[in-house]
Amino acid sequence: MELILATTLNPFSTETRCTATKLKICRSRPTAAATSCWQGLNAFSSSKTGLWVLSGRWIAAPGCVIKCSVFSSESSSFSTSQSASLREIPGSYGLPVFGPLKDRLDFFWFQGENQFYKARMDKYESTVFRVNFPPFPPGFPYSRGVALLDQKSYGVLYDTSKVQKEDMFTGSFAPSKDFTGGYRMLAALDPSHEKHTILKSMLFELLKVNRTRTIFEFSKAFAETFDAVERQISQGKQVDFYSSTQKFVLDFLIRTIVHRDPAKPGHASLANDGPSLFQTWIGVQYGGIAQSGLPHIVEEFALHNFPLPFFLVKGMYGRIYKFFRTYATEAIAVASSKFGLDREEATHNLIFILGVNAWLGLIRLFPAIIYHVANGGSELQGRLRAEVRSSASSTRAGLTAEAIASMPLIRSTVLEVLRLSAPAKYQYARAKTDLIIESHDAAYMIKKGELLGGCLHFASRDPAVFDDPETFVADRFMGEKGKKLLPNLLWSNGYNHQPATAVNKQCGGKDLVEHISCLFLAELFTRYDSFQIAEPASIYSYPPRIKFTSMQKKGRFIA
Ligand code: HEM
Ligand SMILES: CC/C=C\C[C@@H](/C=C/C=C\CCCCCCCC(=O)O)OO
Repeated sequence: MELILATTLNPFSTETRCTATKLKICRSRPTAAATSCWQGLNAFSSSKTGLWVLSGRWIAAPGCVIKCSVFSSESSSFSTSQSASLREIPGSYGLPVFGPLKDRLDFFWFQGENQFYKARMDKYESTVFRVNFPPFPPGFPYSRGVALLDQKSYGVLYDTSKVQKEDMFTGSFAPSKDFTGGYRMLAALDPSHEKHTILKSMLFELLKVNRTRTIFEFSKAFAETFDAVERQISQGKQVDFYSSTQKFVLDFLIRTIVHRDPAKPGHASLANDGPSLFQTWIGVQYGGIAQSGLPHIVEEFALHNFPLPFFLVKGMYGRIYKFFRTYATEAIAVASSKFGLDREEATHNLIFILGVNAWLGLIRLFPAIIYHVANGGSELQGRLRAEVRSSASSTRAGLTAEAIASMPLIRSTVLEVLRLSAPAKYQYARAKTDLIIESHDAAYMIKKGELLGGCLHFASRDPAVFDDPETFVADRFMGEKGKKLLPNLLWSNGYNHQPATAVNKQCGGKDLVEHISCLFLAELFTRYDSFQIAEPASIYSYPPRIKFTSMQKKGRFIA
């Protein structure tokens, strides 16, 4: 008997309680027009109430309609009618060697990453399709999988009861552990792994014990950065903000968590080499998918062909490690004494959390904030300025956490940037078992072990969810209407209305990111009335092209 799986009535729970009005067990394949439905293999009914409890999956003929009121295990009730339609996953991996090679040329040369997925979504008329993901051959293993480009199918990536996340940080290719002291990092651990819970709890503790430093260190690094920006502008220069952001963010993160200025003289000092040391260590480690800023042909042959060996950056990483091992004594002591972590493992994880998880995300986010706010022109900048100055003055204590929390337009603007320009564009996972995923208009069967890859550029622009999805709307996340959209904001590898925890894979810095991004805008409009950037600007190129040309300080024009 061919098993036809239609849909899991309530994909958010493994048990669906359903008072079904129309259920029949079919012993043979129903006719195409049949309205009879096959029920889940594990279904049973309670004769008293006629309540059908389905654990597992419905089995229904295509076109079958199951009408029932469904009580999810979250005890919310809703009425639904499921028109079960199971679709073959469209798309192709192409011929061996030639298929992935063609996709590599499309992805890195002829189409670019966004058009690569858009072209296939249009061709297959589906937001779910088979594709070769990067990195590509010859030196990287085949990365065949299923792309998820809509809000509905994306959720499976977060359901670690259905998917596994070990070594999924960047998809099918995981760099050698040589780059991280021989350890698998937190971000590469499945949440079922005990070490995942320990390391994530360590991070939460470090953020908690250092929370009183956050605003001070951020504001200090902000002031240093924009003093330098103003100096350069007054010399008639345009200021590349992506470049100045790198030192700004690294100084903030390391001063806050390590309690040491990276450039402070000392035998283990990073001097002013921090950004370049981290960029090189990361770029070599993730070369297969890296954007390096090197000439394209050089990047293709030097980085995208084969995984590069750790020895190329051993000396650089050695400097980073020595700095953390020498100066991050309090953080390492917390990891060791409170969480029983080996000091070596804690140090390598601390480097990765601050250098990859935190730094790499923030140095992409802040330029994106500047880009979108600059494009909002004087109208948006005027509204943001008014909100910041009225909130800060009302607390009289300046930019406190309470003042920041009372700036709804600032927060909505940050969330809208995170929607349109999510710095971590891709999330990957592998199916733990055969499972059903659903897009807005069909259900698909995923076989155990298959790679799933979500692309936020499209899921965050899902027209089924967002009005005017391509447009930057600073107010989008304000008020009750904006609150209802939070579950559709996916930048942190989870739903924005839900917290990161030690047992899920949601970004461990989620709250910090939103807080300091609001603080960034608040500092900006406390210090300046407005600012301008050079045209053409771009955040989709690498490096992002965001150059300050002029700033208007309170009553003073800097140009
Ligand atoms: C704009 C900045 C950031 C963005 C866009 C971002 C986004 C993400 C995403 C998408 C993931 C999931 C990766 C995956 O498993 O597929 C993640 C994981 C993680 N992030 Fe962030 N993040 C940012 C900043 C930070 C900061 C500031 C910290 C720490 C202070 C941080 C710590 C982590 C950690 C530890 C993980 C791994 C979580 C786990 O495996 O359970 N991130 N982040
Ligand atoms: C781009 C990093 C954004 C946020 C950091 C976040 C999650 C990241 C997930 C994958 C990024 C993998 C690193 C890719 C490096 C590419 C090298 C380059 O192009 O510079 O964790 O918080």
